[in-house]
Amino acid sequence: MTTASAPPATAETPQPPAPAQTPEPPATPPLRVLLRYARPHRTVLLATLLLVLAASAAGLVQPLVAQHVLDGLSDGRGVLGPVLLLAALVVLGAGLTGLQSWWQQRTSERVVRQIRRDLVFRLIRLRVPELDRRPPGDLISRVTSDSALVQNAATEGLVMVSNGVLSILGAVVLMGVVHLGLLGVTAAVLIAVALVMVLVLPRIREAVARAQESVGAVGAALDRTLGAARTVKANGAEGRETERAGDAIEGAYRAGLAGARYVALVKVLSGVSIQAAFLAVLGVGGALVAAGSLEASALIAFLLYVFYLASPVGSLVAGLSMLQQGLGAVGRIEQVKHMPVEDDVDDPRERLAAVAAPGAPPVEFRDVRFSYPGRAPALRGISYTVPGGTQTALVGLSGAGKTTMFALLQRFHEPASGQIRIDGVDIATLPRSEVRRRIAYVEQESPVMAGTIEDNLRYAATGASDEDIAEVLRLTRLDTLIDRLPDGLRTEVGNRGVTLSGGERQRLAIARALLRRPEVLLLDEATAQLDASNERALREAVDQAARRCTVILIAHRLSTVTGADQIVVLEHGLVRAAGTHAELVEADVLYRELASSQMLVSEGNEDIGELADVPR
Ligand SMILES: Nc1ncnc2c1ncn2[C@@H]1O[C@H](COP(=O)(O)OP(=O)(O)OP(=O)(O)O)[C@@H](O)[C@H]1O
Repeated sequence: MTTASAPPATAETPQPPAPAQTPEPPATPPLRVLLRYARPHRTVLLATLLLVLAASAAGLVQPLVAQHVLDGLSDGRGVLGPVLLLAALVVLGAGLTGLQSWWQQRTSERVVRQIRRDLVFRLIRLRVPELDRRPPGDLISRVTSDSALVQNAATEGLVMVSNGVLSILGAVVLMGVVHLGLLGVTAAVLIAVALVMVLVLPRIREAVARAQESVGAVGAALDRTLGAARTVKANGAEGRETERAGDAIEGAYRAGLAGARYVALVKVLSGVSIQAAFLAVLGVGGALVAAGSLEASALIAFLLYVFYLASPVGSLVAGLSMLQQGLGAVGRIEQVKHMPVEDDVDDPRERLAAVAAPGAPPVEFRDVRFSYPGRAPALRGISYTVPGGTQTALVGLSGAGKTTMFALLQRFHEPASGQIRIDGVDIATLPRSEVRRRIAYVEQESPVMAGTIEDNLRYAATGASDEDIAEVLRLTRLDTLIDRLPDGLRTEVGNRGVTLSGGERQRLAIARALLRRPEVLLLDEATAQLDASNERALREAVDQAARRCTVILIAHRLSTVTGADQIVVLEHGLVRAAGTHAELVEADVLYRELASSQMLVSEGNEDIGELADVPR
């Protein structure tokens, strides 16, 4: 059985299911995407950069002032002024560093907040076929894990790179002032090393992208396992599931190690570049001094600058590594931005339980055809009408297309051809929010969400009054259950409502649906056998619902539908027969077989004459 809440890919996206581990390349270059995240914070990031520069300037001045203090002490001069200045510089330097750290962290938190908000906004609106082919755990890891990598790259990484570049430029200017020739030697060494880095840095990005895909696979494996925890335990499959998650964890580990190796290599290169530049300058400069064309003091000054370069080069390299890590994760975030979403689902109307009785419109299927990608047609030209305010039951063997019809009615998928009309209007012409506002849907499996009973009831009718709630509880015979529970409406129902019985879950879902006062109620009856009292309560709840709206019910037990106004018998994606229970027992062989196998027809009726005029 496939539930309509989780159907597969549609005709809209005819591609075969693609593993989420192979993201398509993002349309926008990753660096541009990264800068886009940073852009709204550019003023603060610039201020942060200035603070970094000011703090290092304050640090640079300190040795000079300290020297002044020492000179003053040895000369017996007053040193109060320089000491105060030194103390002020120390406090200023520390204060600027603290301020810079706070601004940077705050900005990075804001960046990740925005990324996560954007992602959640889109993920919740993803089209059903897209949701069906992506493991939820992988999608979740994009919000939790990938966003964190981008967060650091878009703030700290950018500031470090800018700081490194500016400081290197400043040093280069001063080195040029000291000696242009030696600057040329330094530049030649640095450029050679930079070229090697250009080759290595993208490897970091690739390794991070691989690691993040593995992290997504860990999420997907865990989601699969925890989502079916009882099945896993019942089948003693803990070991196999641990292994499955372990493979993904191992993948993340290996990719992480590869990334770490490249980061280490880049660090080695940056250290070596400074040493190499130092030796080259020493060699060339020493020769120049020996030849008398360069002052020894100029060579010493130049060498000091070469050493000074170590810090900004280190900052540049660390910043570039961080940027590469962010760029490795950007792809998976951008991929979500390119997944198709439903852009007509946001309904600004306040969710109140309707006061006036709603209409109960007719629902009509007109020659509806639909295929899941790569599969034989699921619906092969379905036509029938559910008169307004009546109760219609869909019956048929497994796979006949009943759940698919519910999915199309709610526009989870679009028909390949034909029309579905509510109140004479083709639902394809209405926004999804409008279609879904008029319909309430009670799923077969897990129709209840984690939270309290009250949360579940108010889920789609936040403004419902206590009287409204009492009424729907009474209609669904849940009032006695609530009275027995110590916490009443505040009782937690557990993950997917596991603390309630199957029948109670369905009735709670029907109560929630009734509270919304829908025009059309779709009910996928639980297949699990219900005890007699639960089944009676469920049937009464459906009958009550049918007084207020048009009800379409997928029935797995014919006993629940014998009183329906109309029963539609489906077979292989076609309507085979339609009528009341009594008419169908007379006229349709399949229905009669179904009915007799479920002991609704006495043995004596089994050989009712051959089927004559069954619509096909
Ligand atoms: N997600 C999917 N991807 C591909 N084929 C699907 C998908 N869901 C259903 N189908 C196929 O479409 C056909 C109709 O399925 P559907 O779930 O609508 O049947 P059903 O009448 O509701 O069956 P059941 O009574 O067992 O729930 C079946 O052949 C089924 O295998």
